[in-house]
Formats: sequence, C-alpha cells, structure tokens
Amino acid sequence: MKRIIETDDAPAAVGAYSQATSNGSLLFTAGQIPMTANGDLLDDESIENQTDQALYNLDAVLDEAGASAEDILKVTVFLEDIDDFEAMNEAYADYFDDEPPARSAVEVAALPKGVGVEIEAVASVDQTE
Ligand SMILES: C=C(N)C(=O)O
Repeated sequence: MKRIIETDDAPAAVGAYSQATSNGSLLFTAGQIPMTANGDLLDDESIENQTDQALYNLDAVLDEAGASAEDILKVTVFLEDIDDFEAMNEAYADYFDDEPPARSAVEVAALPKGVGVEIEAVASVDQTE
C-alpha cells in the first residue's frame, strides 16, 4: 500500500508530486530544493547554503516518515553546474559524516525555480511506522 508523506516542516511541492511516498519498507523522497518551509527560495545563496537547505528539507521529510539520515540507502544530487561539485560535497559531507549512502551526482540542464541543487533519496523505513 502506498503511503503519502506530508509535512509542514519542509516546503510544499512546487508541482504535481508528493514530498515522499512509502510502501512501508522503502521511502522515496521527491527532489528537495533550497526552499524554506515558508516558501522562501535560496536560489541566490551559495551552493553550500543551498545544499544545507535541501538536506534540511530532506531531513524533515524523513522525520515525518519515521526515518533519519542513517536510513538512507541512495541519494541522487542534481547540480545545475557540475563545477559546484566540491562546494556541494563539502556541505553534504557534514550531513553524512559516517557510513554515507550510495550516491550519484549529476549535472542537469536546469532545475525548477532556477535553483543550483536538488537532492532526492531512497531510504529504508520501519514496516510498523
Ligand atoms: C522540485 C521537484 N522535486 C519537482 O519539481 O519535481
């Protein structure tokens, strides 16, 4: 059965998608962009700050589903400019300091709302949550 995850602690979807979905054992998050829960865009901020906000949002969505960063199995990082890889990676490493999940980081032509980074994850969740 599909469960929709929804929290006011992360920005509402900017399109026709859910913040995350789960089947009770796996959680799939939407790509998190650097936007606050109030809807403020951080598109003009550094990639470090944008990455921090995207990961903050990811954390809020995971928390709502009863999961945490430790439960993440795979992350995909979309960058508007691959030259931002090192800056993104520095902020990212602070979030996943121990046993980081598998990850793909790719450059894309453009991201929604003109942001520099978008981050999505697949996590393991407790069947009883
Ligand atoms: C921001 C998104 N995750 C989207 O537009 O799909």
